[in-house]
Amino acid sequence: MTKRILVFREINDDQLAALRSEFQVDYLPHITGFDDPEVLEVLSQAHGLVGASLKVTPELLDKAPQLEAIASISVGYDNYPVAELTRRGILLCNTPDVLTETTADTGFLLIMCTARRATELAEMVRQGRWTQNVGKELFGSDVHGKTLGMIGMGRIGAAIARRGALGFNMKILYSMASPKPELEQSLGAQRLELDALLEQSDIVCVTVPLSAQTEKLIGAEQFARMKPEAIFVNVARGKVVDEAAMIQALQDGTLHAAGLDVFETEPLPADSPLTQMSNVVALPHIGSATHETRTAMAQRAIDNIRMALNGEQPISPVNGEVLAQTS
Ligand SMILES: NC(=O)C1=CN([C@@H]2O[C@H](COP(=O)(O)OP(=O)(O)OC[C@H]3O[C@@H](n4cnc5c(N)ncnc54)[C@H](OP(=O)(O)O)[C@@H]3O)[C@@H](O)[C@H]2O)C=CC1
Ligand SMILES: O=CC(=O)O
Repeated sequence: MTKRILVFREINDDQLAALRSEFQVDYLPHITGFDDPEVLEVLSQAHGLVGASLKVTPELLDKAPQLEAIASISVGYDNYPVAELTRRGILLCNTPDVLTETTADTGFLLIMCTARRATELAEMVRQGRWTQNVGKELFGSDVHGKTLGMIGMGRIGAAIARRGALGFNMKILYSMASPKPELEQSLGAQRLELDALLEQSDIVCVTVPLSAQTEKLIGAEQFARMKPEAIFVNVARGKVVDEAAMIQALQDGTLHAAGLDVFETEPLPADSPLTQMSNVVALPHIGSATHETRTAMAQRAIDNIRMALNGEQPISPVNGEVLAQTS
């Protein structure tokens, strides 16, 4: 029997053709949820899912009785009920490593744009409001030589820290991670408690996954601990931050500026105060969104689903316990 896969994120034509040579593929790259009756009909027949950014709930799994594996085109897997998938023997795979450097580039882009007020000043030029030399009220702050506090020091955190230490001569602090002796040696990174990191950093950058332990990790109390001139950058997940508290801190000056790729609700609602603040650089969740990296992520997901549905060990399983159950 040819197995059936629902692909719910855009992939390249050659990748789709390769999948179709082996599986029956329902290609619905633009769906925004699984509620539509036609989508539910496809889901009820699917052995595999390949996609990203849509919430998969236990209730939805009830409607997918054939499901054997999900290959997320993302490294973060907070959209999936991992314990429930494991309980049902459904394998979940993700795409670590292939997006690390691109997402770190985005993190550094946000650091640079926010510190140097690049989007605000570019907008001034674009609108024809550059009528005199830029005075000190529009100056930014240096990035080189400053202290960069990394909240989370995994693959992406370390890649941002490496850019900061080696490219910009920054002092690196880190928190919310196990000790990293190699990075302490190579980058001079120093591990601190979160409160101390917040108090000492000029730029604070969040790279921890969203989980029950990290939800709203950064709120009013944490913003109040930061230096008055500190910059806050989030390339992880919006819900790691108490967004209302961040907006309040930006409005009342407790927080100087923020560079954000991720938000509590995505797409960011047009009426969010964050869209109007000149001290906020907001990007539409594009951490990994380059041609090269999205192609590599899709390929990893395709390799994962092929292996999973053919009974082989996929490259990057999240719930490897399922493999142990079936082998
Ligand atoms: N903006 C975007 O487009 C993108 C966003 N992301 C986000 O970035 C996150 C990090 O990715 P990546 O660096 O590859 O992940 P890693 O697993 O390599 O790193 C996670 C880091 O967070 C630490 N951590 C702290 N608390 C927890 C916890 N409760 N559970 C798990 N880890 C914890 C880990 O500690 P330890 O070192 O001890 O393991 C580690 O240092 C993703 O989960 C995703 O949400 C990823 C890609 C693109
Ligand atoms: O947000 C993106 C991811 O890969 O996770």
